[in-house]
Amino acid sequence: MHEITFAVLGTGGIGRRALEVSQHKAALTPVAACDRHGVALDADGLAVEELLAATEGNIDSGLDDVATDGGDTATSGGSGVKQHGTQRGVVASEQAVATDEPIQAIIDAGAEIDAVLLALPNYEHDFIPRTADRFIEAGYSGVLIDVLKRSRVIGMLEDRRDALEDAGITFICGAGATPGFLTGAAALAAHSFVEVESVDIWWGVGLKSGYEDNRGTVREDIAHLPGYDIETARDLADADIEAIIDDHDGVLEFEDMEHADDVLLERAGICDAADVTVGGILDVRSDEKPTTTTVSVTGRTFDGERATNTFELGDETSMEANVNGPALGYLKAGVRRNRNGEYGVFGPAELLPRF
Ligand SMILES: NC(=O)c1ccc[n+]([C@@H]2O[C@H](COP(=O)([O-])OP(=O)(O)OC[C@H]3O[C@@H](n4cnc5c(N)ncnc54)[C@H](O)[C@@H]3O)[C@@H](O)[C@H]2O)c1
Repeated sequence: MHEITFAVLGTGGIGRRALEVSQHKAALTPVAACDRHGVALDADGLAVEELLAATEGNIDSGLDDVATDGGDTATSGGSGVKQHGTQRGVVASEQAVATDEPIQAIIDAGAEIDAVLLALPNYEHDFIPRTADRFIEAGYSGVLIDVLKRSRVIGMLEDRRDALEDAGITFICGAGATPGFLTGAAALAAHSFVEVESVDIWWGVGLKSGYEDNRGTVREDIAHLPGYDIETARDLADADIEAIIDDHDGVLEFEDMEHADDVLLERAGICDAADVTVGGILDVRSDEKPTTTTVSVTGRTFDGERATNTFELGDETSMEANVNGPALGYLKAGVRRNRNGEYGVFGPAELLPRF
């Protein structure tokens, strides 16, 4: 495959690891990365080690200015920044410059970029769709790929299908672990069957690095707890988040989550969204998974048998590995489609054998 240049929007817990994992994948050159307050651009390829070292223990979670407008401030909420040293986030890298318009800087360099991975927090459901609008309006034609979680956002992207097609953009949505990797696993497992009864996704994540290094992930997961939603979770102070974690002794359990695996499997014709359930356990104080991540697909074969196919992740595999390996794999699949002139919106299950 020809070399692929790509950008990462958001260099938090996920985005930093995307840059790192890309060094282990063939044909991927990161040429741009930004966070809330800075951007690094180099058409010849970023020096990933320097950028990772500069942002180690120094993630700018962009939480200091609360979202009110449609611009780059849209993912803010809360109050904290994890900072060691005088510069916070990407700006601490010698390759970066400070800017209030980091996403715009990457849009402006779009002609040099084959694919853009959106590893941004989603404290507003339409933030990713609105970011897509900005790329469309600027005449970008390449791949956009996100690792968003919520089912309702897929419809917002679907509403933009025509505009994405006209622009020549291939948008890959929900391409992290769940949705993403596990949606793809379910889609493959379904192929034993002519009729799928249920898909049950049960995930376990151990995050010893805790809330500080994974602010977007943990805050958005808290929005799934009873009594919370994305608005209330967005407005929690960091101390409130720490208190919720303390109340649960570091272990948060989730049931019936709004994860887009459901609509993505329905879009691919595998089952009804209502037949998909997602839940899991997050341990913020241990790297060991509190439970094994398992996908169970129950269905009926053409010759009348009823069975359950299961797919398990090794307990040693980290959340970062299971988000970024698939995300970069789907990114490459997206670039192949884009170069073949296939534009529009694609979910992970649509990039596999069709049901
Ligand atoms: N699908 C999955 O399996 C999966 C798994 C884990 C995380 N995620 C998602 O990944 C996303 C990122 O999570 P995280 O833990 O890395 O978050 P984080 O808070 O650690 O990092 C977010 C990054 O985005 C940057 N940012 C925020 N607003 C910005 C803006 N307006 N412009 C430019 N940069 C901006 C921040 O500066 C920071 O670098 C979350 O939405 C999370 O839900 C998905």
